[in-house]
Amino acid sequence: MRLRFTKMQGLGNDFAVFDAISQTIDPDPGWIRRLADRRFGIGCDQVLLVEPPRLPDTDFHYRIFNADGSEVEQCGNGARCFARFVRDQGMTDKDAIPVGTAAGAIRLHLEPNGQVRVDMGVPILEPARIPFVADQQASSYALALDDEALTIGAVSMGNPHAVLQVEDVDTAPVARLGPRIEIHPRFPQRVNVGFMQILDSRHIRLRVFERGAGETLACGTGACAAVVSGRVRGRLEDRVQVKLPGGGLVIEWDGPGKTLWMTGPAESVFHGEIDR
Ligand SMILES: N[C@@H](CCC[C@H](N)C(=O)O)C(=O)O
Repeated sequence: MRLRFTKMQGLGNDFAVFDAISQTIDPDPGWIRRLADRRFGIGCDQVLLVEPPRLPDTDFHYRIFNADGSEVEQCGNGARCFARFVRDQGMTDKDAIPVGTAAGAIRLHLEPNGQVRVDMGVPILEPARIPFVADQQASSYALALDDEALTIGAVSMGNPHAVLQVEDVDTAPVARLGPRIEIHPRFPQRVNVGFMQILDSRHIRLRVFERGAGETLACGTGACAAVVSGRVRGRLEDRVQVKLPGGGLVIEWDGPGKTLWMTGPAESVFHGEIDR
């Protein structure tokens, strides 16, 4: 069987995107790992599937798989690529597209300037819902890692994030701490790990070690979680520019209980077919 796909990227976070409405796709973890492999497959951080709607008042269902084969709840850069894909493939003519994910419904807006603006929903701060093991909700938590004592923020954007504040992202210990925090027992579903440098109350720099994919050039939900963490600690304002290694995002959030907006680019790189 031969399957059509589009290779896409949002700030260098790259995806293999499949129309699973006109094609029959059984996404078993071994197949996802082979697709994501940068030498033996297409090569990507995540695989995205466009499926028929499952939730009321949505037009599509959006499934996300990390390069390690695990299925996850949410992906911000992927959401923007999803919007561009369904429009470019003629699967919708709408500018505002309601989409279901494993974490609930989100709304994708194609802007006249080519950017995609996404209503990412209300960030989750309650530890049990992240999930994160803690006695009570706080704006920051002490996390013991072997002989190191770290301070983290914990946020879910549908998927779990730990956020560490660092002096300089260029020298942050992403490769050393990322994989160890990812599997910390206080995050029972593993966690994405963000390293945030606050430049001023409206500008941050960020690197993210992603659960199931390693460090990527950008993580959309990671950018959202970093801004939420910085804002609940009183360090950031309601509109923040986030500079990631692959480029910039704008995050807007009015505070706890409010929906969060993410705006940024999404591009197709090439179209192809792959044998299954
Ligand atoms: N790159 C993504 C997030 C993808 C999923 C993440 N690795 C997880 O396991 O939750 C983004 O742009 O948000």
